[in-house]
Amino acid sequence: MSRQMMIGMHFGNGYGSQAGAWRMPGVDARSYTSFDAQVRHARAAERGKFQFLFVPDFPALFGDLETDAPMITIDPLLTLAAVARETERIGMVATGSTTFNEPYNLARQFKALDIMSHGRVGWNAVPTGDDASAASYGRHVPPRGERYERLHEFVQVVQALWGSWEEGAWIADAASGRFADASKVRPINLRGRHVGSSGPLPLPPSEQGQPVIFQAGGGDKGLEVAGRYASGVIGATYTIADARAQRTALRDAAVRSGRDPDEIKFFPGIITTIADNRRQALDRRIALNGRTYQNQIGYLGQMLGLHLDPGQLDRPLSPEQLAVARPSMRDPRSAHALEIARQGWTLRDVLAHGAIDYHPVIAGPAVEAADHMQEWFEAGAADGFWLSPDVYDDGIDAFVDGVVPILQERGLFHLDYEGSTLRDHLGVPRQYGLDPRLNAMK
Ligand SMILES: Cc1cc2nc3c(=O)[nH]c(=O)nc-3n(C[C@H](O)[C@H](O)[C@H](O)COP(=O)(O)O)c2cc1C
Repeated sequence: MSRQMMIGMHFGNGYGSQAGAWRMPGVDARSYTSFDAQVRHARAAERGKFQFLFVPDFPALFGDLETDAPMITIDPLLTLAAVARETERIGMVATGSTTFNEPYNLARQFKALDIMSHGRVGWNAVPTGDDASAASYGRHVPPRGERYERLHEFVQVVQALWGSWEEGAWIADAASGRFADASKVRPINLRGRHVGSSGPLPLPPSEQGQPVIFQAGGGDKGLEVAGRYASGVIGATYTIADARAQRTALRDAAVRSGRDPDEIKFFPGIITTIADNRRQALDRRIALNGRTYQNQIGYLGQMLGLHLDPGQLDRPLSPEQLAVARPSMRDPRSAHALEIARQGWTLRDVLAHGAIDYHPVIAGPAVEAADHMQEWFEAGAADGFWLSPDVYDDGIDAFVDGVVPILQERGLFHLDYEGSTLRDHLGVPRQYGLDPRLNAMK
C-alpha cells in the first residue's frame, strides 16, 4: 500500500476553532464547561478515524471575555481524561509547558493518562514564553535561551522518569505474594541547571510504553528540539514550498540526532468550513468572524501594498487598485490574498476566504479540502494535517461525511484504525525511557 496521510484535530474550548463558534446557531453557548460536549466532539473525530486530537494550551486568559470565549479548554489533561474513558482508538496529544511545570508532576500526569487511555497519549512540550502566562505564576518570562535549556533538561528528566519503572518489573502475583521486582524500579538521579528528579516514578508502562513527544512551532531552537525528541510536529505554513522546506528541515534535524527521518511526522494546519458551495461557506465564515473585518481591512491593505479602509468592505478592488497592488514580502499570505482579490470578490469575501487566518482556509465543498490535502501530501509538504474545523457541533461531521470518504476513495487515508496506540497510528517506533541514541544529561 502506498503512503497514506494522517489527520490530527484541533481540540479546544468546546465550541470550535473559530472565535465566533460559541454564538453560532445550534451551539450550546455553555459548552465551555461541558465534558459531554467535549466527548461528543472527540467521538465525532473518532468516527472519522482521525489519528489524534491535539490540545493547545496557554496557562493564562487571552482575548476579550465580553465578546469572546477563551480559546482553550478549561484544562487539557482533565478534558482528555474524560475523553479517554469515552473513546477507544483516537490518540490524544496535550500541550504541557516546560517553563511553568516541574518534570515529576508532568511525567506522572501524562503517564497516568497514557495508562488510562491504553496507550493513546502524546505530550506537546512547549517552552512557554508569554508575559500573561508568566504572570499567572507570579513570574517573569525567562530569556529564550534559558527556556530552551530548561526544555531539554525537562524532556530528558520526564522520559527518564517514564522509564524508571522497567518493563517486566511488575509481577502482580498474588499466589507468591510478589507485587514487583523492586530491583527493576530504580532512581534516575538526574539534576541539571534548571530541573531534576531522583525518581523513580511509581507507574508501570502503558500499552505503548510511554507517551509520544510532539513539538509545535519553528525557529532554530524548535527545530533542534523536534529533531531530538519529537515524533509529531504541528506547523503553521501557508504555501507548499514553505511546508516542504519545513518538513525537510525537520527530517534533516532528526538525522543529525541519529534518528531515521521517517520517525518524525509533519502536520501543517488547515482550517475548514465545509458547505455545499463557496457562497454558503463564505456566509458562514462571515457569520462566525465578520465582526473583526473592520479592524482587519487596514492590514489587508498592507499585505496588498494599498491603502484600504472599511468603507470599501462591500466592494472589490477597483481596476486602478488592482493595477498597482503588489503582495507584501513581509507576509507569506499576501500572494494568496491578491490571487483571491483578483477573482473579483468584495473585500469582505476576501477576508472570509481566510486571507489573514493562521493556516490555509478551505471554505467550500468537501472536494476542495480533499484536493488541497492531496496536493500538499503528494508534493512532500506534509505527512498529514492538523485540522481545525470551524464549529465542532456540525463542522466535524461535515468533514467526516464529506472529505474523509473522498480521501479514502483516492487511497489517501486509511479505512480504519489498524493498531490501538498513538504510536501505532503515527507509525513511530516504540520507546521506553530515554532515547539511547541521545546523550543523557550528566
Ligand atoms: C501551530 C502551532 C501551535 C502552537 N501551540 C502552542 C501552544 O498550544 N502553547 C504554547 O505555549 N505555544 C504554542 N506554540 C508556540 C511554540 O511552541 C513556540 O513557542 C513558538 O513557535 C515560538 O518559538 P520561539 O521562541 O523558538 O521563537 C505553537 C506554535 C505553532 C506554530
